[in-house]
Amino acid sequence: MAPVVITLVSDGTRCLLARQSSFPKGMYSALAGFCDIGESVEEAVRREVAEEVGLEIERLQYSASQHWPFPNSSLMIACHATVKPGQTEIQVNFRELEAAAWFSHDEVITALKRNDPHTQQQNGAFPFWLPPKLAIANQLIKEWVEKSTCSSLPA
Ligand SMILES: NC(=O)C1=CN([C@@H]2O[C@H](COP(=O)(O)OP(=O)(O)OC[C@H]3O[C@@H](n4cnc5c(N)ncnc54)[C@H](OP(=O)(O)O)[C@@H]3O)[C@@H](O)[C@H]2O)C=CC1
Repeated sequence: MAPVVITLVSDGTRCLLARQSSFPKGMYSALAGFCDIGESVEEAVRREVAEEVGLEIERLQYSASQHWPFPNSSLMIACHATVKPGQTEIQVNFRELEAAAWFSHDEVITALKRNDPHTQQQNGAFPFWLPPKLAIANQLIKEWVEKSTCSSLPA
């Protein structure tokens, strides 16, 4: 089983979500990546965030873990991370990601409530949506909303 870090990066008011070209249309998730041999979880998170979006982590907090069977067994190690408020400019690594962006609470709450993500909009675009409840990414995103708005979301 391979260890994978998955990190929800926040700047205090927004969270950073990204998508790979292999993701279903419109879906964004937290940043994920395999740990290298000899790395601690903290080192893997800092490296992955720097490699994928060019940001430096200021604070890191462990959240939870999950066995993820797709496509091969991984141990997902989920963390929240914050960057310094003045250092939020994203440099997307297009070899690894198709897109990455900061999202507000309101945008994230709307996406969490979305129950028809596969419906194409009139302009041809797909709506912004988030991984399903069974994915630890969903749990991380909900925790961030609850922590920063001091309110609880439906399970
Ligand atoms: N539960 C959740 O909420 C989420 C789970 N995930 C899971 O996390 C895992 C990692 O995500 P992500 O980085 O986006 O994955 P990718 O599947 O995009 O893999 C990234 C790269 O890692 C390499 N790789 C594949 N397997 C291993 C391994 N066992 N050890 C080291 N490197 C490997 C591959 O390189 P090469 O082609 O050279 O082998 C691949 O190009 C995936 O299994 C994904 O399903 C991701 C997001 C959310």
